[in-house]
Amino acid sequence: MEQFVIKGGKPLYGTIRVQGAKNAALPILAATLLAGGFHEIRDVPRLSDIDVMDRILRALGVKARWDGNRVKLETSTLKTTRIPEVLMQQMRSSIFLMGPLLARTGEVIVTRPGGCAIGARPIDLHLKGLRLLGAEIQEDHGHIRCSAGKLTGADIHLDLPSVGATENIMMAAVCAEGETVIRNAAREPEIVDLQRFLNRMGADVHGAGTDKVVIRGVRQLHPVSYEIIPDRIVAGTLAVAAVVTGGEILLTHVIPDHMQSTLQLLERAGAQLKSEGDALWVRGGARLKAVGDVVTEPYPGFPTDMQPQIVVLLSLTEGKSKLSEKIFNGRLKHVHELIRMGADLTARDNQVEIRGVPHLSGAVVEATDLRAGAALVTAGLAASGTTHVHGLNHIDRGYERLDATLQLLGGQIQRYHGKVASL
Ligand SMILES: CC(=O)N[C@H]1[C@@H](OP(=O)(O)OP(=O)(O)OC[C@H]2O[C@@H](n3ccc(=O)[nH]c3=O)[C@H](O)[C@@H]2O)O[C@H](CO)[C@@H](O)[C@@H]1O
Ligand SMILES: C=C(OP(=O)(O)O)C(=O)O
Repeated sequence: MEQFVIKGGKPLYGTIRVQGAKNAALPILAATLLAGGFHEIRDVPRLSDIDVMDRILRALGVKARWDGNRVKLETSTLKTTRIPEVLMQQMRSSIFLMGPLLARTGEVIVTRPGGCAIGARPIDLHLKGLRLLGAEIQEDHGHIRCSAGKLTGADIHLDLPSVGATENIMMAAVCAEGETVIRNAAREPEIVDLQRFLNRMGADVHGAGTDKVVIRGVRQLHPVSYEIIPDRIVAGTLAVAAVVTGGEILLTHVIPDHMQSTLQLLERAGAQLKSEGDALWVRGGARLKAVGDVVTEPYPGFPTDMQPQIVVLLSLTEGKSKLSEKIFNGRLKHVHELIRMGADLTARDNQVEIRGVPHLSGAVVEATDLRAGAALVTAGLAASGTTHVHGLNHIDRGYERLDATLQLLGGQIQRYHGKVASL
């Protein structure tokens, strides 16, 4: 089993170009299936979730050729609409194949998707949207068969603003007959990126970024060359790491506008920030201040994907804060691990009470999900002594060579296979 060994207490300094966004790349790679031909997608982060998407596309018959962060996909060779169960269960984003395959071929066979253990993650809204577009859905022994002779535009109200359901319905509806309206749609920047990608392919979608997305069905789409937006959560994670270590970093290839709620929170805690164009300068410094209540919300509110990292930062402030996780009902597993590192936290009913401490200390900890892992690495960088972070498979889902990135900033972090001599 792999682990990170981190010698903490060293401020991060330097410049990093932020990777492309996982949560934009995954639906866009799935959406390439909508048009047969040669696509080129650039700035795709090399992550294990992207590898799974690559394996699914290949299993469907797509030919993929990688060159660094660029992939060329030949999608006219599609040969099946059944996604292998073993791949389906490796990540949540396998569900993104449903909309495009249904739109292109009129059929898709999947199982329920896997993903990090951060709470119940049903797919009822995805299925509701596809049914309203005219799909017939049968579930039998865990297999979901979705078919439609013809998809027809519909008025779809989402009971809650699900990012994935908004995207899946957008992809299913681009070639449906007539107009589809998604109401109470999620507004995340990655949905705007998907809209831009679909429109480049010849679709007619507008409203992404608001709570009403309108899709007018078109007859045909064509393949394109496209660049993925920067990852606002990776940028936020690195910003928090700089602040808690008392360092100073420059992030390039960021869209600060996508990070407003995170940046406001960092400023309230006492970090110094400056943004210009696609660059963001971040400096930690004097003792950080508590910020009161933080609540995770759909965009543009404070993102759940930054919640564990912010718990680390708030653990190191002077005073008390309270964090409420409102998106997922099981996303506080890092709290127990942070307590082992000396944080003074009490978790109950998806809420954490945080009493700031002057410092954390190294411990052996386990990443139970992607952002919990990022938070533990961040804590390890700030802590005195040595931290061992296990469960790197979760971290590798979302961060492209996180150890190498942090080393470039002067972080003392090494990846080891197998056992390592004790602290
Ligand atoms: C690949 C990707 O983009 N992942 C992001 C996406 O996940 P994902 O798209 O899975 O998250 P959703 O926005 O769908 O989930 C939000 C809430 O809606 C619930 N829900 C969702 C779908 C459904 O059919 N029924 C239902 O009840 C979920 O359980 C959750 O409580 O948005 C999340 C919320 O910002 C982020 O944490 C993930 O990083
Ligand atoms: C929960 C996350 O991703 P996914 O939806 O892919 O599980 C995340 O990126 O933090």
